[in-house]
Amino acid sequence: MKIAIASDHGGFELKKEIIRFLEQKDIQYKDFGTFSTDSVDYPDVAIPCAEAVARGEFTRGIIICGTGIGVCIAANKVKGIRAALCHDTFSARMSRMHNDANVLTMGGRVIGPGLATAIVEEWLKGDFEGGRHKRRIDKISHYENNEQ
Ligand SMILES: O=C(CO)[C@H](O)[C@H](O)[C@H](O)COP(=O)(O)O
Repeated sequence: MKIAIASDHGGFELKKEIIRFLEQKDIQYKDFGTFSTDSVDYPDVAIPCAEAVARGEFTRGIIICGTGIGVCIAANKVKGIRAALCHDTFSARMSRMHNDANVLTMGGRVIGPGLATAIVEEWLKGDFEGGRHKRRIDKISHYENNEQ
């Protein structure tokens, strides 16, 4: 498993905690920035990170901003990305089981490192169930690929 991770300034401190968790678990990652709390525009970090996941260079992505909303919107503009904003472990698990989410987004101004780490742990171990859920995400992919 190889994770692409990114944040804007609003998610920078939480990203550091998530990176610490990934390192403890010996999970490979690449940090797409930002690298300080200086203000940046979230699309500038979210889109390159999501594109790398969409190209298949990483298993999945984790992107953090102040609320998790801006980076979720930006990541979901990248073809092939199914980004899920999760601030609880149930949603994180379901985003994998039912939605095959390949990007997790969170808000560094919304939740603390304990809950965020639990969410990441749940999300990383979740497997897609396929079946009726595949039929549903296939419909999204067909729309995305102008096949309807
Ligand atoms: O894009 C966002 C909202 O969806 C993020 O939370 C940003 O981190 C936030 O908007 C940044 O706000 P700031 O006032 O420029 O720090």
